[in-house]
Amino acid sequence: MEVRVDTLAVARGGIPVLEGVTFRLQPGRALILRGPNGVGKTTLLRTIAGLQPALEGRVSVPPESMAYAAHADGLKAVLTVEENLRFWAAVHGLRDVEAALVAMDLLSLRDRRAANLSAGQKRRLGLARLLVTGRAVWLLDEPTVSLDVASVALFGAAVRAHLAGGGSALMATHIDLGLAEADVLDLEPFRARGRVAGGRMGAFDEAFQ
Ligand SMILES: Nc1ncnc2c1ncn2[C@@H]1O[C@H](COP(=O)(O)OP(=O)(O)OP(=O)(O)O)[C@@H](O)[C@H]1O
Repeated sequence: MEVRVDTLAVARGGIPVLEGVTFRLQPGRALILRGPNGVGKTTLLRTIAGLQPALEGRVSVPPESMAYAAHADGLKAVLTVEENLRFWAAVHGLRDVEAALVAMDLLSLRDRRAANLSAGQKRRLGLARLLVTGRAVWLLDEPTVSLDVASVALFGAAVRAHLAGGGSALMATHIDLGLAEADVLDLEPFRARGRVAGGRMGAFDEAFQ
């Protein structure tokens, strides 16, 4: 499924952050969002994921075709590693969690509660969650935070396998995952100028803090 984003304008806290964002992302490709801290990478990903409304423009892909890995890992602390994955697999109508456990090197941790994982292990589990969604378009916000070098390589391999299977990935990352299939989109030219968004948008944003 091709992702088409056209003249998208996004806001945070009622203030426009980016405008005119337009790109295409083909199956089998990755697009890396670049730009300094605060330029609006997270805001753009949240908007494309359908977690907040756009000020203008459109996204061609329905939210149910996308899997979003945010800063938080979204884990259930009292469930084990395997139970967490089984929960998410069930939500998405899938059964097999073994491949995800193997891909993110979680086999030896499968019976440990998520609460008792290290930060990097939690992140590995949070990313393994992507693999049990069966969704084509991955949206990744700084996916490699807390990961050591070996885990970054594992995750890079998981993304490559996803792309090879016809999926795509849109990601904000400062780390080079070594993806030959990746293009880069610099957000600097899309910085919004002036204009304050309506009150409704501001109130909506606050509800999501
Ligand atoms: N809760 C909030 N309320 C108001 N403004 C916010 C809020 N969170 C972030 N912002 C502002 O929105 C802008 C975009 O933030 P965003 O998190 O999308 O940037 P980013 O490019 O992802 O940054 P980073 O690289 O630091 O993660 C920033 O200028 C930031 O200060």
